[in-house]
Amino acid sequence: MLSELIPRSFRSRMAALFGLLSLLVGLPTYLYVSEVYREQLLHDRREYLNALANSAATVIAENLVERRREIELLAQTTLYRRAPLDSPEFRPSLERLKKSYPHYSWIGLTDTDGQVRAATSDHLLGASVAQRPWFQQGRHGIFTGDLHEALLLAKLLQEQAQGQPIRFIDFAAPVYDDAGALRGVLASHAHWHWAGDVLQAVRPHNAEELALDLFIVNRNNEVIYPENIPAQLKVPTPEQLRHTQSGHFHSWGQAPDNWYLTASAAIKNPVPSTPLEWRVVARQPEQTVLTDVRALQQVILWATGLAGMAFLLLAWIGANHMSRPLEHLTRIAHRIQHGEENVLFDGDFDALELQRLSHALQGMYSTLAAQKDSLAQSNHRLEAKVAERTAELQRLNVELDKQARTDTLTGLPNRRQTYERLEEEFVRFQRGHEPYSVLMLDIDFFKKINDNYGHATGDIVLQRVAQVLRQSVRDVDLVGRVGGEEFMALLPMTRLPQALLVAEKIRQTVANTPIEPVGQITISMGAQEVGVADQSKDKAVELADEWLYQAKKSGRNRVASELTPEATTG
Ligand SMILES: Nc1nc2c(ncn2[C@@H]2O[C@H](COP(=O)(O)OP(=O)(O)OP(=O)(O)O)[C@@H](O)[C@H]2O)c(=O)[nH]1
Repeated sequence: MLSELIPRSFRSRMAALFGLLSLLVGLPTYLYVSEVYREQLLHDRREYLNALANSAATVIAENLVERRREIELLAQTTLYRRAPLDSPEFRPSLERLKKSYPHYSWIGLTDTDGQVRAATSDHLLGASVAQRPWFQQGRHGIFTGDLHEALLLAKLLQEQAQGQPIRFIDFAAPVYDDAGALRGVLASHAHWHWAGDVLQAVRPHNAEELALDLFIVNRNNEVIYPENIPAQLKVPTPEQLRHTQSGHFHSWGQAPDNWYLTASAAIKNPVPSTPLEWRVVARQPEQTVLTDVRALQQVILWATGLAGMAFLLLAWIGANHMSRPLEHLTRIAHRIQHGEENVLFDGDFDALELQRLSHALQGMYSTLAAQKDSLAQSNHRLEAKVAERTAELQRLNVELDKQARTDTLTGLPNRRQTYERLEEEFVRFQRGHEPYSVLMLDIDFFKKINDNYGHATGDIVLQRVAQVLRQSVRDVDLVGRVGGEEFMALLPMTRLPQALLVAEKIRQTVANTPIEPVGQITISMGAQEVGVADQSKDKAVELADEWLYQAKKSGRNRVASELTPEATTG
């Protein structure tokens, strides 16, 4: 199954291998680089939020100190140290200070009993503020009060507040005379709107786009700016911020998407004896931060992907370049396969291994070609030898055949050949050709010759008689030895009378040819013409044999037949 997925060609395998390698190298690299950049980006963002929160905290702290110092310095002026508390000069002095800073809502001077003796716009003039914290603590030293809703001034400033609850932050300073005795308390109420102005100053111009939020939180972890914040909003405490949950983000409530990258900075207390313990908290939604992270990861993914593709392309080109010489060698091998000869494994091979392969193939091809030539020559020689042997065998076969059909002693056709020829003549006769005659011949008293002169002399006699018989007949006739001292003469196209003439001539020639050391010998013969009623070739031979018997019986050295029943003697 897996092997089916592996590409077959060298080129594809190289490309697949490099593709796999680029994936193996590229993927971890991408994951590592992407993680490193992610961490770096989150770290940078948090640092940025920290810096933002710190700078906001610093500006707020400086502002608070400024407000505190204004009251403090005014309380130390000659007017406040020496002038009677019902002096008409106080109000213009207070109005000047209020005018110098738009967020002052009210500035007033009380006597030591807490009765307002001078105030901006004469608000609360003559009223008692003896129970107010700023008066009670302001008698003993510089005081900065926590944010609170306007109580006594609420009605007076209604118009200014446009229906919204008015919240103030109080600054107070004791007023002493030249001898250092307490004369009263000088206090200012700054409208809480100033917090918005201060934060606005430090907010970056693209805060909206970055979805950045800034908060001022009091010691109870309640948001005091912006106002009207829903109560379920849970600002992470400094303790929680020290421990990062879920990576870098902190939950701001129960909703699942309520996760923020959060930074916090404590606002330096303007008056250490009356600490406010406020802090500025800056946050950015997880989604916004991660969008940037994802955008960055996407850029890295693209860069890694493109590098991988380039690597793959290079691998493909490289594999192409490497496989080309192999394909060239394959083409040469195919030419050999299709029978081309004297092929050279040449080519421009840069790689040492390919040069060696080409030399090895050339060597192998040369060896095989030489072996093929040698084999062809061997085959050729073998074929010639086989042909020679076959001819010799054929010759021997002919010779053997001839020997099998020839009598070895006399050289005449033997009984087998004689009867084959007889069969042919009988068939010819049956087809309507001319008749033939058969002579059966037998040497007279041959036993005596053997007995008297020995078997070897008997053989010589047989050879001489055979010689005479051969010389006495025509070429078309056949004389064969068919028994010990028995011969048969087959005379084609010969009727009985002509056959008797031939027989007589033979008889006389034998009788007139003495053989050393035996002297004269004679032969007896029976002659018979083939008959139309004959059933087989043997019929004429049997009748000739009978006439031979008659010739012997009649005294030998004679020819007997149906025309000469008594036979004739020489
Ligand atoms: N030397 C020799 N003798 C042979 C050969 N074949 C047969 N004979 C002899 O021929 C003789 C034939 O003898 P018979 O059949 O008695 O006839 P015959 O002596 O010729 O007497 P008639 O035929 O009656 O005149 C035998 O003694 C055979 O051994 C042969 O190849 N060589």
